[in-house]
Amino acid sequence: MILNKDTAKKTAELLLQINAIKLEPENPFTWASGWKSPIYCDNRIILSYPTIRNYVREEMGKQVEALYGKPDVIAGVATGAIGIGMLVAEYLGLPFIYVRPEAKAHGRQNKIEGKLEENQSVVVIEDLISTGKSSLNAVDALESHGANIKGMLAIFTYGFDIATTNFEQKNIDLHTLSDYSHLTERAAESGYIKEEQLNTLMDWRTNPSEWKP
Ligand SMILES: O=P(O)(O)OC[C@H]1O[C@H](OP(=O)(O)OP(=O)(O)O)[C@H](O)[C@@H]1O
Ligand SMILES: O=C(O)c1cc(=O)[nH]c(=O)[nH]1
Repeated sequence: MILNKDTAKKTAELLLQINAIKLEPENPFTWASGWKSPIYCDNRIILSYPTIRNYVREEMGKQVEALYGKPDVIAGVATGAIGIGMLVAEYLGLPFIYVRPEAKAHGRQNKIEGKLEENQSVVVIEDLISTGKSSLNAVDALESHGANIKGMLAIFTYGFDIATTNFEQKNIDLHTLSDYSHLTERAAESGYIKEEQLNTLMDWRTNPSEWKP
């Protein structure tokens, strides 16, 4: 999943530096899946920091090219990966589209926004993988439109078994810049996460779908 350990460490450090990692065990976050969680990784904040978004742009751009060459199109999963996906497309000089969670109820009623032709090769950019459901929903839409999905690159994954299984079942290749183990290692080393919080996270990580504060 991780292509480069240095990038995984550096990305984790940058996420901590911009306070993209939020810990609220007493007032848990509700995730897209409905799971309650003491942690939230808000990659959207990356866009507010030009130097850091340039780092992510370049690392993702280079990794896409190393893994898949230049696809016909880069697709971002809305909304979290519209900005990030656009940066990657720009870095590679490629067309960009994005995929909504659901088709619009008005206008052209599109689920896929932008120009996508049948049999075009597509690399999907996602900001974060928890269960993988949102990302694979986008893949389904693209495949229904006749796209040939080369693979997916995300900034961060929690590395849950359920995501691995979901991606394997759909036969989609997934790589990420960083992951939960690199993040918690750097966070513990730097003191961003205190020992008590680390214990909560370890407890949560054993059974995240059932965790309660
Ligand atoms: O792997 P999953 O369990 O599907 O969860 C991860 C998804 O959740 C977040 O999106 P969110 O639904 O919060 O919407 P947003 O991108 O519009 O912020 C994130 O951007 C991923 O797309
Ligand atoms: O699963 C989610 O909804 C989710 C988790 C997380 O840490 N960050 C995020 O943006 N979404």
